[in-house]
Amino acid sequence: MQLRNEQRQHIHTLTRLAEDQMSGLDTYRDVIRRSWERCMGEYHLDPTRPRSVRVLTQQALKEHREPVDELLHVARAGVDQLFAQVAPLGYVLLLADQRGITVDFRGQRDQEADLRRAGLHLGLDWGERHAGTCAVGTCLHEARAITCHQNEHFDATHIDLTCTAAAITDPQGNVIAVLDISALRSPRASESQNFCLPMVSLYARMIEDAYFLHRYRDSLILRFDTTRAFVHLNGKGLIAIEEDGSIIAANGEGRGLIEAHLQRWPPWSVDLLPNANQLFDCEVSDLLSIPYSSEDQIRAFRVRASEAICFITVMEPRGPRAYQRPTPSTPTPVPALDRLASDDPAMHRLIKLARRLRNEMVNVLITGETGTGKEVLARALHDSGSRAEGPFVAVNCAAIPESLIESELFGYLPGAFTGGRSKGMRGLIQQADGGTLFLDEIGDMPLTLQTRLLRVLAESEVMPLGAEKAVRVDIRVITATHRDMHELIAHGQFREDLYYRLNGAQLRLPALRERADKHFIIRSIYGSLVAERQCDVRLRADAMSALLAYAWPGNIRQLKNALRFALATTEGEEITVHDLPEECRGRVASTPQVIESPPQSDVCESGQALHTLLQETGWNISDVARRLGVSRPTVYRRMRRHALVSPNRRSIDEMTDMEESDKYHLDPRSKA
Ligand SMILES: Nc1ncnc2c1ncn2[C@@H]1O[C@H](COP(=O)(O)OP(=O)(O)OP(=O)(O)O)[C@@H](O)[C@H]1O
Repeated sequence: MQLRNEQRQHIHTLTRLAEDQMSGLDTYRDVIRRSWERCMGEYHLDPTRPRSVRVLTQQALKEHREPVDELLHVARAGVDQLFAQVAPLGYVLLLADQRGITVDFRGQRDQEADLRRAGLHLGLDWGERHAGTCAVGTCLHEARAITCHQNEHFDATHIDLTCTAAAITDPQGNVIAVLDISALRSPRASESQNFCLPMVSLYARMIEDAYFLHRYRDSLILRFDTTRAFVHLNGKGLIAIEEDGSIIAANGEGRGLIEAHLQRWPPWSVDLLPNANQLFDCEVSDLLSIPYSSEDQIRAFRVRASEAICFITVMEPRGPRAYQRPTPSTPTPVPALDRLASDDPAMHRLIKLARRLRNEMVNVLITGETGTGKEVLARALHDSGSRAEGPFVAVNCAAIPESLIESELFGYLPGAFTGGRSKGMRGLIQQADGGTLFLDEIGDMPLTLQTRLLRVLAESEVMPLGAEKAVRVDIRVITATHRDMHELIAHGQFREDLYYRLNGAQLRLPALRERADKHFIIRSIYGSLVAERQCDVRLRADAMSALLAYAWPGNIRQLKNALRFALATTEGEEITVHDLPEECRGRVASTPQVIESPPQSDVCESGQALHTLLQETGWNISDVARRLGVSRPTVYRRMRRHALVSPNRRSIDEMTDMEESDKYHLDPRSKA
């Protein structure tokens, strides 16, 4: 065979490798060098003797095609589509079996002779053992997608080719075929092939999934993705299950999920797979009822191993009687609770539990970061339960000065203490008689009062200051905190016995950033603000995208304030991303912002920054709270922590006595 200069040079390079002269070979990728070493060390291929292509007989080709016949049938549409895209660029397409034999081929007729000479045809052997380093053979060996560009090939007769291949696996994860596109000629720079790898990998995955769907067409299949909009269209994960949730098979993405689960919770026997309901932290019935429980037939679930949210749809088995449809159980609507959330797994669970608790005399502790809607939930529990006609009394334990909290909560008789009202006062506990007492920020309740509260709960009686006789009260207590109660107990700041009395059931509100139904929350808050302002302003998609992408450290309160700010300051008929407060705009180029406040975290940490903000706003606490995305009591708490006193007040106590008297209130709906 007459060799060209480049071919001789290539053989020289490989010979140096054979002689262990690695220097000068650094420009070659590891995956290629590893394959060259295999070719010489393991397969004993001689680089100085280029080999002619090996063509199988018709009979041998038939034997190779038979086992993959079903795959070839399913893959046809994908193969044709990919070829239609790459043919105009001069590429041919090969589908090789797990031994590297081309069992399907698409190429240009007018180049048939050249293609055949180069080995680009049906029934040719591209296994690494025979053809040396090449996209098909090396992809099979490494089980990963690969481009083999020109002189990365081992055999000198292949160094004009550029080839990219990706493996196709069966539902058990075994490589069953390789999809490849190759061109006889291409630019020298390997970067010219950068588009090939993602393209071939994408089609390989599409064929793999089509094959999976075909193989398990008689089973229930869960199709999932991390993006709701992609689930029906191109959901990445596929898991075939039995009606009891046991897993039959999964595609690559599904197997990744199962492996992550098994790594976290290793089974006692290696063959044991988790059930689908364990993977997604739900009941099997929740999965089976997806098609009937949501309009778009998709529901959000939490992946147990990663805590990530993923969106799932169920593909039903073919045939009219193959699958017993579950009778959809539609729970009685409880509007006050139902409107708090849409499709979020944690909220689904929370609302399910809240529905059960709403009519029970169980004390409920609501936990969650500040602004997640603890008070809104407490109110919804009250409104949806048998006590809805009774009063709902909300008390913010952090906002009432310590000197007042006792008299405010327990009430007092006339003359019980100097400075009290002459007629005495019915305490807030008594005011809640027949209804619900909501104690917000319970972790801030002084220890002495914890003891008295414990007595009220134990005996259902309250003893006003100065009274000799206790008064019977019928109250349901709901408490809330954003603090770690166990830590407070460990530090002796909260009574353990009181904690267990209050914590008859716990409802944990997720942070807004964790919620899968952010879109719903934004829409519903925006809708109510627009209705409140009686305006007709649209929320444009760029603003919605920025709101969805932002992390919301101040949770729903901060979101509401951001929307309020945008509605108040926009001059147009729609809210764009530029109308949002600067911190929520993401990376969008922004115009200067009217309000310039230090970042919230700085203000949390630094008394100086809080002081500056207070001065800037003329000591307007509501304004400061709005800018920071926190509640007014929180601002007061921080002021007390940093000993910041308004210039109009003489002392911290006086300031809090006067300013804070509006922080405990009978109707929390006014709370912003
Ligand atoms: N599901 C919801 N829909 C509409 N608005 C909500 C919802 N949840 C909370 N909000 C609004 O967010 C703000 C904060 O809610 P809320 O006061 O209940 O939070 P919180 O967790 O009690 O806050 P904090 O920890 O500061 O006491 C309020 O303006 C409330 O109206």
